[in-house]
Amino acid sequence: MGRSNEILARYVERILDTLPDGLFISDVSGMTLYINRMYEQLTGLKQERVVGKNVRSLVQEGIFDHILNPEIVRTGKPTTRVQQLSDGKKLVLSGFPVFDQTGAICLVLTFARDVTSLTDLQERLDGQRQLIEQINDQLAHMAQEHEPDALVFASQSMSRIMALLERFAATDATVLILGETGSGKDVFARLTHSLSLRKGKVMLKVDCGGISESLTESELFGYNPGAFTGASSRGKAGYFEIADGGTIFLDEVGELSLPMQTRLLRVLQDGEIMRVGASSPRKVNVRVIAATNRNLAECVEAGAFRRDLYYRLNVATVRIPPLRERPEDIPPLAEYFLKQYMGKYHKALAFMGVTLDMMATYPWPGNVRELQNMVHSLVITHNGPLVAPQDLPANITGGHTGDGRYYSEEILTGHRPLKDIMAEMERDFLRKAIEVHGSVQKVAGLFHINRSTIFRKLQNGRRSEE
Ligand SMILES: Nc1ncnc2c1ncn2[C@@H]1O[C@H](COP(=O)(O)OP(=O)(O)OP(=O)(O)O)[C@@H](O)[C@H]1O
Repeated sequence: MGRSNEILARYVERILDTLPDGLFISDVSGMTLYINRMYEQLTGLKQERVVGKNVRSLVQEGIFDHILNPEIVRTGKPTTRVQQLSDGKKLVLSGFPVFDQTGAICLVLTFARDVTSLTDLQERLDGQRQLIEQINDQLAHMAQEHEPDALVFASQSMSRIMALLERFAATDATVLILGETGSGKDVFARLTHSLSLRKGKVMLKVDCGGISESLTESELFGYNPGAFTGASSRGKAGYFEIADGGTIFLDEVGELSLPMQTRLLRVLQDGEIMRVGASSPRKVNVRVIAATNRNLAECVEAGAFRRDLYYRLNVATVRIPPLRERPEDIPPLAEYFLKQYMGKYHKALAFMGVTLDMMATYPWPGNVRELQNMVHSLVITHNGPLVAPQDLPANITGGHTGDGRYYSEEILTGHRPLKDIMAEMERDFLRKAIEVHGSVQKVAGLFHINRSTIFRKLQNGRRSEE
């Protein structure tokens, strides 16, 4: 044992020099006893410069900004700290007390590790995370690429739109789809892509209204390494690059800020994008389909939308009519959604003809989406099998309030024109008649009035009731 100690003692300094970490040994008074070679390398300090000096005076000389020795001597516990050297280098210091046989602290060992290697690792981890994020992004976009939903319509206006879109789809031109919320712009955008030559390629939907203002540019066009604080060291591709070769669907394009509109114009004009922080543009081959429920022409007049961009977008334009302008589509759509949700909830229901007629007279301000949601909740709440008009929500049936209302205080005091009151009575009568006879067709025949006139009268009423 004695011989072993002797050998170890002889070589202890060389042994400590093989450590991969820097080692600084001080005594309880703070006197520096030893530094190993790695410590010299890390700090640029030489043995002769520090050994024999008190750690406190090394702080006073500005060599260290933090020292562990006094704290460890005081607490008797290991501790860790980051040390900033005068040359800016950062070291992680881990200090440990060494106790003598009596249990008193005799030495403090401080290991120093250069954190640049950790920073490297962190960067590599960040890079990996970035890569995973990009792959996830792409997977999410691929998940959007499901087959377009079945398109249901019976109206002439919609078959004309279908024919128009088929023609547009083949041209690779920018397509602008206008229409109220829920009218089916999304469905038609997917359809346009699936009918185009790019159908095997990615179709990426970007909700321009949903992208936060500050991130819009980098999300759409990507960024180069170091473009901004928090940017990945590898940069990131934007939506236009991800969609390269395919189609990008800019939903709610009317919500884009003016600076973003300028950048979008550049893509449309030159087929080029500029990553944030880049000095030269990149070519992209992307077909743009844009949609909005805003009146873009009015936005141009109001200065909220660039005129030149509007002209660029307004090349192949379709306007999806709101559902109230194509009541013929309402029954087949309602039947389609009913079937869909019956399958989902394992229920068997059927609309009475009169119920469908009643639905066709409602103006559906939320369009197809509202109809879909209504049928959805009906399937959940109704036990069936037949869905009668009174099973529909009151806002759709018009909520029959009884005839007494015409003799109410409000009406009899005469603040409303007789024409309005008569129109309201007429509507109530027509609704009642449809309910009793079970079909608009029958009511039209019985009362010598056109079917379309019945629809018009009922819908006028909806508008004025709103
Ligand atoms: N002709 C149609 N046939 C079958 N389903 C349709 C039809 N039109 C719309 N839908 C369905 O109605 C819902 C609303 O349509 P969509 O999301 O396309 O509307 P939108 O005009 O894009 O709405 P928003 O302006 O709010 O984005 C969707 O679930 C869609 O599948």
